[in-house]
Amino acid sequence: MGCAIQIENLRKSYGEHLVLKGLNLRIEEGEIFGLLGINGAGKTTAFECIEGLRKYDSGRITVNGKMGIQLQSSSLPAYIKPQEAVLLFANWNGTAADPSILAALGIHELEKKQYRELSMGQKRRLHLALALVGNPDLVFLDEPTAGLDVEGRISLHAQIRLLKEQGKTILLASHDMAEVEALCDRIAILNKGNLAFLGTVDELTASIGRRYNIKIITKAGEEDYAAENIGEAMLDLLEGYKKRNLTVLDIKIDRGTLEEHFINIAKGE
Ligand SMILES: Nc1ncnc2c1ncn2[C@@H]1O[C@H](COP(=O)(O)OP(=O)(O)OP(=O)(O)O)[C@@H](O)[C@H]1O
Repeated sequence: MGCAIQIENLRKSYGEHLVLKGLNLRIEEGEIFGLLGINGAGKTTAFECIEGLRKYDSGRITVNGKMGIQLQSSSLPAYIKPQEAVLLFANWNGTAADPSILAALGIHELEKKQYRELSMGQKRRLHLALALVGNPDLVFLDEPTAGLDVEGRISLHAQIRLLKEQGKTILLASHDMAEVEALCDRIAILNKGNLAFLGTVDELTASIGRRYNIKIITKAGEEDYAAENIGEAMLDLLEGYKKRNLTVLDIKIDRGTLEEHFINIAKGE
């Protein structure tokens, strides 16, 4: 596997505000790489520096391959039809739009509509299609499923997996851990301009250990507990309730979400 993107010591500030404090990252060809961080962590800034859309103070960025970019928010003329937009972008790229991409994204179904009439999900699908028109090697997706309903997210996730199968490298900026867990081979978490974590989702989980949240309901009310070892914890808890002569009416157990762990790392706690 070759290197798709190499970032060395990237620094970027807006006036006095230093947003990226010497970022180092290597993204491999063919992987889905997630860049995570809370609002304002610098994900979009990092993307824009890599994409060549934003000047940076110092450092070095090497990109191997052609880029296709879906910006966090973008707009098209209100009256343009999806097919026309695709043709326009294909012309700019000097390529013919790949009909299989358009079919997979359902762009043909939208042929009678104008841009202003599209739903949020339809707009996102169209913007993804436009990012793919030039047949890029690297695809940048900045919060691609923000604001989409469950069906829209599932369908867009399937498209993103398909792009990986086609051998493309995908960079995804997100603060949605569930999305990242479902899609990404590796993730980086940005915190205050530095890398707080770099590795796979499994490594992230293993590094923190997953806790169980336990809620026990009795006539006297509800009590919450947290435990690493669910078996031992349940035996102890039930023994305790028995001793207190309290009848357990219900037990709810869930695993501490990756989201909670992510927030702890992303906020540096
Ligand atoms: N054009 C700009 N001028 C000045 N400050 C900016 C500019 N763009 C971003 N910033 C600031 O830089 C920091 C990082 O912003 P950025 O948009 O890169 O974060 P992000 O991680 O993508 O956030 P979000 O999840 O909200 O999209 C924020 O504090 C933001 O206010």
